[in-house]
Amino acid sequence: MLAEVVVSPPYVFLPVAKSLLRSDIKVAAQNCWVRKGGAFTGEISAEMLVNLDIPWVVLGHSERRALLNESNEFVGDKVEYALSQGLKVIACIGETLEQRESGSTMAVVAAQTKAIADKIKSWDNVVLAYEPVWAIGTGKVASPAQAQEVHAELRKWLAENVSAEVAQTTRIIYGGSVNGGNCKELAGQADVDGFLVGGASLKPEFIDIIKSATVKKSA
Ligand SMILES: O=C(CO)COP(=O)(O)O
Repeated sequence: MLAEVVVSPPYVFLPVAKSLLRSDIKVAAQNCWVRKGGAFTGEISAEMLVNLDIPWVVLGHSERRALLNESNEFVGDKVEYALSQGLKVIACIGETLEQRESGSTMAVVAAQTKAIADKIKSWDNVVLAYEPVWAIGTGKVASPAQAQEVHAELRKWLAENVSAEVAQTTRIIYGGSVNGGNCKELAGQADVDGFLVGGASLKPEFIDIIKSATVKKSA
């Protein structure tokens, strides 16, 4: 199976990235406004992205949750509106180190996922990105077992709270210090369906990460 590759530069580089990339490699915005566009100076609406023929948007990145105080409900609203405009969404969830150490990882990611599930009717155009905050840009990647454990729990959550079909078909990708060296083992985990890559996407090893998507699953 070929990997689907989506590149998500800052807004201002979207048109140039789109014009330079092969047509089978799509682009994603890193955010968009929560509702219909209007007098929201400085915000980029879902409609604007659609007008520019940008098919994907990343929503709920941990930096936006933490630094811009985006709540679970706000992220859910954003996902709902972006989908309603025809965008495909990479919805990010993940726990902080403090939350992991206190044993609340699953409660945190389930609440983040529920806030999205409560708002949307279809998961067809949603990719769920599990990004433990402690692993983003830190060089501390989740172990394959840690990633698999959360991905499997998320799939179970989807099966129990949305539907068995959605659980089976929704891609759950992992993000946080993925690189050319650790991607194969992570990709081999049964419930890891791909990656959200930061730093390593700017390096030649991004090719190895893309290729790892074809790794045979261990289960
Ligand atoms: O969150 C990420 C991308 O937005 C992950 O970043 P890193 O791969 O650099 O850890």
